[in-house]
Order: sequence, then C-alpha cells, then structure tokens
Amino acid sequence: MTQMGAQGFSRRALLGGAGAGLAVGAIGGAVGGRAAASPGPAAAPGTGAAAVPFHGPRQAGIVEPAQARVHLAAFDLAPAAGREQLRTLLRIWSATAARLTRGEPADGHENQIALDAGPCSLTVTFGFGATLFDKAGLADRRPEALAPLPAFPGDALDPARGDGDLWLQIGADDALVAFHALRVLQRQAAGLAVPRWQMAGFGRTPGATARPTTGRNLMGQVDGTNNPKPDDPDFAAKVFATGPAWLAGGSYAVVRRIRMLLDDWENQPTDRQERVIGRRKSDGAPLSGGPGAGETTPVDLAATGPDGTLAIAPDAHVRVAAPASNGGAAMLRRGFSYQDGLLADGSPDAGLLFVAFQADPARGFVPVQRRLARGDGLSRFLRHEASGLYAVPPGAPEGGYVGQQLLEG
Ligand SMILES: C=CC1=C(C)c2cc3[nH]c(cc4nc(cc5[nH]c(cc1n2)c(C)c5CCC(=O)O)C(CCC(=O)O)=C4C)c(C)c3C=C
Ligand SMILES: [Fe+2]
Repeated sequence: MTQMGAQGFSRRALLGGAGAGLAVGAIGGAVGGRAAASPGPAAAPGTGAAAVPFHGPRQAGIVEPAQARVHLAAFDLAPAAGREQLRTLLRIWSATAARLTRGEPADGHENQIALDAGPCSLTVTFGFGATLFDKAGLADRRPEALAPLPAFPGDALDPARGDGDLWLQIGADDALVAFHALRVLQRQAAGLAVPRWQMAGFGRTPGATARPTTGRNLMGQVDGTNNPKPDDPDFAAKVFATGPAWLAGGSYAVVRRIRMLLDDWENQPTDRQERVIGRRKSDGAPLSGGPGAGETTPVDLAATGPDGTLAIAPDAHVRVAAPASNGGAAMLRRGFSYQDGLLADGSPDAGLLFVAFQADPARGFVPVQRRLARGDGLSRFLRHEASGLYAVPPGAPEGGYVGQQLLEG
C-alpha cells in the first residue's frame, strides 16, 4: 500500500489537482479547518508555491496526499533531558515547522539549503513513542494503545531502525525542501534529543501523470485505492483517536520498513502478479470486476469466474487485508517507496516505508497484519525489517506547539 486513493482529499485535490495548490496558498482563506499559509516570497508558481498550513486542529501530513519526498526520523531524548527539555524542544520544533511550511527561513540553524524555494507542500508531523513517557516523567499519561506491537510471524526487525521517543514525518514535493527541514530540525535538537534512525522515501511527483491517478509502488501496482475517504461517514472514527484527552483528535502512526524481494517479484508473469494482489496491474481494477471494471469499481470478494473459483483468490492481498476479513479493522495508509542501493548479495534494498494512521492500532494495523503474516500471498515477496508505533497528537493552534496538551494539560 502507499498513496491516497484516486479521488484524493487534499485542499489541492478539492481545487482540481496539483497545480491548484498555488491557489490554496494564494487565496489565504480557511480550507479544511486550517487557515491557509502564505507562501514565502521565493515561491515559484505551481508546485513550489503550494503551502499546507502547520497550525490547525489536526497535524498536517495525515490526510493530505503523500508528497514526492519524505524523511522519516526518530529521536531519543538526550540522556539528561526530561519534561522541561522536551517542552523546549517541541516549542522550537513547532515554531520552525510553522515557518518552514510557510516557505520562510528557519529562525535558528538556517543553512540556506531551500532558500530559493517555496514551501512545496512541506508538512512536518510529530509523534511520540512509548519510551518517551517514562523519560519525561509522564508515565501516567501514556495511552494503553501505545503498548508495543506484537511480534508477527516472519518479522525480521532491526531494533536500531525502529521505535524511538520522538518521530518526525517530513514530506515535501521537493527534495531540497524536505532535506532542509530535516537538517534544521535535527540541528535544533542538539543537547535535547539525539537521532536514532532516519529513512528517506519518495512517491510520484505532482504533474508526472496526465490525469491525477493513485500512485504506484515499486512492485508496479496502483496502491492506495481502497483507503478510507474523508467523506466517508466513519472516516474520523477510523483514523482519529478520541482519548486520552491530550490525544483527542490525534492519531496513531504505525511505521514499517518493508523490503520487497523485487528480483523474485519481477520474475513472475503479470497475470500471476495480479492474482497475488487481486487487482489488475494496468489500472488497479479488481479482478472481480470483469473487463469493463476500473480502479474504483468496488471489490466483490464473493464473485466467481466461469470455472466457479473465486475471482479474487483466497490468499490475494486485497482479500486478506480487507476490513470485511478483519472484523472491520481499517487504517489510512500513507506510505512511500524507498531505495537504498544494493544489499551484499546484489539484490535491491528497496521497498515500502509503510505509514498507516488509525484511531487505535488494536482496531487497525494489528489484526490486519496478523492475518497478512499468515495468509497473504504477497508476504512471500516481502520482508518486514523495522517497526515503530507512535501517538500523533492533535495539531497546534497559532502560538501553540504540538504536544502542549500532554505537557501542560
Ligand atoms: C497491515 C496492513 C498492510 C500492510 C503491511 C500492507 C503492505 C503492502 N501492501 C501492498 C500493496 C497493496 N495493498 C493494497 C491494499 C491494501 N493493503 C492494506 C493493508 C496493508 N498492506 C489494506 C487494508 C488494503 C485495502 C484492502 C481493501 O479494502 O481492498 C493494494 C490494492 C490497492 C489499494 O486498495 O490500496 C495494493 C496494491 C504492498 C506492496 C505492501 C508491502 C510492501
Ligand atoms: Fe497493502
């Protein structure tokens, strides 16, 4: 899984595609509950000028379409740091994220990497890992839902590349803008938090396709079609947490680094690849839909072919992952592809930085992954290599900082 569905649900999508992001910044109105940010003076028309406001009831980087570039990073509190240092850090980080998402230079540790670029839809999303709470003297405020994820069959997790006290998701439609934000935020953490791991990912660049379509992953599949949509009546119930009070309106992010065994996968004929997923590769249409089906044709898990067998195989990924197969469990998937060169055996170190937001991991990722790990035909071509679970607080109002309700509530 990776991107948002073809319908999209950003301010950009509402305004008619990637280029319309310009209008969001330029009109300066309120869109989706956030006051739109003004792009900095350097903003180029189109992708460069698109600005996603940092302040608002929800953090940015959850419902917006995945950008072309991402950095995922985790930090641990510095050995001598506690609650006060955490507060200082979150204030600095929030103020910086607000400036950078407006296309303005940072107030400290500015390094000029993005000086001549607009905001490029930059979003910075903050999350808190379970280990943060003891270190910051907040053990009594740790949500039960932040308990460590269970081990799943087939997991081959590297602890050095997972978990962490603090998590950042930095997305932008320009590589320099994204890296600038990462560097500045990392340098501003000096003495307060130390980097634990970092991963870089990518997705489709706005304008790369003639029609706005759901993105593809590195296996070549259209990925993100059956994500919950903000217009769905139960969208908020699936994606946003209702408690504890400091987290209400926030979410939980599950992050998994999933390597794809691309040499094996690419040796499979296309019809075999399609049966593994349950959708056509060319356009993402479900195999239950017949030749006239398209990407958004509803999946019919009961449909049979002329020979009486199920059109979507018993171990097809979309069958095993579907809410209908998992007691209604659902999540908003917002992943990115990654590639880090070659492994020692010459195979590509490439795959999916799976990111999924949900109201409660016990009603989202956990039951689905339990089932996938046992019965998904796709899992033969995947390796889960790193994992993290983070509480993602609600957004910060103008003048406030992310996590304020936790630290001062
Ligand atoms: C535990 C949750 C999931 C993991 C891990 C996961 C990994 C993964 N998925 C793909 C490719 C596709 N996934 C698709 C659909 C889909 N995947 C999940 C969950 C996980 N995927 C869900 C809940 C769904 C939706 C099922 C439904 O309701 O129909 C699809 C089909 C298109 C789509 O709907 O997005 C593809 C393709 C890969 C490559 C991967 C690990 C690398
Ligand atoms: Fe999937």
